[in-house]
Amino acid sequence: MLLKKAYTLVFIRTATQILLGFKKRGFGVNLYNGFGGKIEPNETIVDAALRELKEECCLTVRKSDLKNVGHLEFSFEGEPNLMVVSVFSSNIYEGTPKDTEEMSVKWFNYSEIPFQKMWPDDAIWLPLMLENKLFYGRFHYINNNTIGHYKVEELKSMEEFYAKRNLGSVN
Ligand SMILES: Nc1[nH]c(=O)nc2c1ncn2[C@H]1C[C@H](O)[C@@H](COP(=O)(O)OP(=O)(O)OP(=O)(O)O)O1
Repeated sequence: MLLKKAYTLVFIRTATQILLGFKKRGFGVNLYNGFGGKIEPNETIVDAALRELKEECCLTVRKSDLKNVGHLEFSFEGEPNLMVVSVFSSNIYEGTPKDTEEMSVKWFNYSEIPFQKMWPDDAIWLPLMLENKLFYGRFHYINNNTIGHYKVEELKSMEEFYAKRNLGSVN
């Protein structure tokens, strides 16, 4: 039985571009990713997503503008943890993205997303998000650079997916 640990991951997008942060420290260092982190005790998943977004790139998004678009699970060979990541996207935000202690921010055209400098799983599920599809992904890593096995599914509805798995909603 794997021990579940919950995380958030938020992507800010326009019709043609996505904002990514280059992680300067900690888990996923030297990789581009969306903004997110661990969910603190007594915090909803959405509250955690909005807090991490603000902390990591100084942007504010209203709860009603944050859309839950995916659910990812990661395990690592020889480790007892299952990393469970709620993925969100928004195209409405307030503020100007700024570099922080944790991230250097940069906009990328959809055709120029730096997959070679991202987690290897991103190349598999992120294109679904760019097509405005909902998704579930499960990845088992043999080491930090190598996926052993995985599965990715397109979902009809996040609510239906959570209900089927007896998981609560993200709010
Ligand atoms: N394989 C993977 N692919 C991906 O796209 N994102 C991943 C991933 N594995 C983890 N993530 C994301 C989830 C989350 O947004 C982030 C990891 O969160 P962190 O460890 O940075 O959490 P915190 O910011 O709370 O950490 P600290 O404040 O440094 O303790 O990386």
